[in-house]
Amino acid sequence: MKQPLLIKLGGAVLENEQALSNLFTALTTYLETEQRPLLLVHGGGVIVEDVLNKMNITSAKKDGLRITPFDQIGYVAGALAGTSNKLLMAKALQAGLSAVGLSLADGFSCKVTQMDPELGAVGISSANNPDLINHLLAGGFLPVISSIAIGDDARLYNVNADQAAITICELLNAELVFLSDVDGVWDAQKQVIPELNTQLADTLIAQNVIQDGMAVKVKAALQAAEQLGHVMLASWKNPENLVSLLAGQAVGTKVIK
Ligand SMILES: Nc1ncnc2c1ncn2[C@@H]1O[C@H](COP(=O)(O)OP(=O)(O)O)[C@@H](O)[C@H]1O
Ligand SMILES: CC(=O)N[C@@H](CCC(=O)OP(=O)(O)O)C(=O)O
Repeated sequence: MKQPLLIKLGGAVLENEQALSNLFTALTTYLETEQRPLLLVHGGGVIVEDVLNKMNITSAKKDGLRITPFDQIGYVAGALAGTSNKLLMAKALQAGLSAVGLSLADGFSCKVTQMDPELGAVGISSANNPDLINHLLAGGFLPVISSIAIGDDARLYNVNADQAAITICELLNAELVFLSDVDGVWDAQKQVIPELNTQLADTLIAQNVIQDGMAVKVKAALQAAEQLGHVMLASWKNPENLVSLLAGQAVGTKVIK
């Protein structure tokens, strides 16, 4: 089997019907020419916000990670493993892709432990058993994976979707592309940085030029680049760029170790 391609989709795409359709059209075309195993790991922070707002719950983040009290995990799991996952499934199926909706727990794919008691039901995931996902890929299915996990304590955990993506990437040794709502990582002048290494990333994070969710994403990308050599970060707003991006052309930000 060829090296799988893992695309991590930021949740904001779920609020952009046209971008989502364009993305799945581009992916279908890519798969027709490349015939390569493909899987998606997705976020859905915007859907979580929406659900919590409707419940009159104000949600806070610490260092880009959502503080998730255990009595809110049901809403968060519903928003991520439910609504977000099924909205993406719907688009994938509509595009003719044989999608299968999963979470990190299915088939014991990933393990999770509590990250920090202050964050509540926030988990840190680790790779465990690739068999289920490999079976699906070998069968020509498209796994669509949410970042909800189940701990050894049988509790549900909310894992940041960028961190979930690198765990799945480690599990399968997949090539990794992060697609977000921005065209790459910006410098202080909001220009896309073509190539980002650990040293530059540390400096820009310390200067708050890279912050919030992007700081979490860049740290995850650097961790994955340790194993993979590089990780690409681009926008889901230009899915037609995906082919050039995968061919190594200058699109978005290339994160190297
Ligand atoms: N230096 C930066 N470059 C680009 N985006 C940044 C930067 N610092 C902070 N951001 C913010 O990070 C957001 C992307 O992170 P996040 O919302 O977590 O994405 P996703 O939902 O795709 O995982 C951007 O929309 C932007 O507002
Ligand atoms: C712990 C934590 O922060 N979990 C995230 C999971 C979803 C996510 O990461 O979504 P995006 O990729 O769309 O940002 C959250 O609750 O928002």
